[in-house]
Amino acid sequence: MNIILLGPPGAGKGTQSGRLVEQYGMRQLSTGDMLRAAVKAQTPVGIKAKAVMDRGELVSDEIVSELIDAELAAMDPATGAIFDGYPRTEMQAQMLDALLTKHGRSLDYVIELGVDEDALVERITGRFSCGNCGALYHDTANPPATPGVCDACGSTEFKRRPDDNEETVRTRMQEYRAKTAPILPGYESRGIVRRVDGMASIDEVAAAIDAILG
Ligand SMILES: Nc1ncnc2c1ncn2[C@@H]1O[C@H](COP(=O)(O)OP(=O)(O)O)[C@@H](O)[C@H]1O
Repeated sequence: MNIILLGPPGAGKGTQSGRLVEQYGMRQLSTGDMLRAAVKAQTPVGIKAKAVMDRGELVSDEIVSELIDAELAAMDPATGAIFDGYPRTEMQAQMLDALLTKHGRSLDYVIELGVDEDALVERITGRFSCGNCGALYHDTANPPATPGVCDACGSTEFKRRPDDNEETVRTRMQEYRAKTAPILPGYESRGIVRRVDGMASIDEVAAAIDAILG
């Protein structure tokens, strides 16, 4: 099973991917995570991408597609892929089709998480993660049970993404509307788009996705 999770920043793609990985042993291919790892490791790609990401703009189609290609090449063909944050442009959608063919895969579903923009800004500016295990939290929606201590691993180190400020979030939303939303009709004509209400609770969204995946 290979699926794309599509939706604006903050729609819950990362949260749902994490759950699908645990529940079904699928593999999350998040270009955002790959780019942040490259920035941290100060690779040539990371150095080039950092300023673009900090502005909330899109990194080049070639760079992200190469990252996806390398991950698919290293994966067991039997393991399902969740594309999270990729493709984000018409060109990336075409490149993904070519990559799937190259790696003997096909696309089962494009799951679109629908959300309200003002809620997204609140979600994103309030979110943070454990610096040790990556568990995701939110200031008001799901803070750690003991303030300052990670529920999952007990670490007391937390971090926020540098691009999770209101100004950058607005740019990321514009990029989504202008460049990413237009890839949906192509998938719609293939009959593989399924819509889920991303404003529902995490568990309700999870149940809706499970129903689609069967
Ligand atoms: N497929 C992609 N194409 C171009 N840029 C990307 C892509 N994936 C991630 N990026 C870059 O990384 C940033 C963070 O992406 P991501 O982690 O998916 O966050 P979000 O969906 O919350 O905006 C984006 O704003 C963009 O600069």
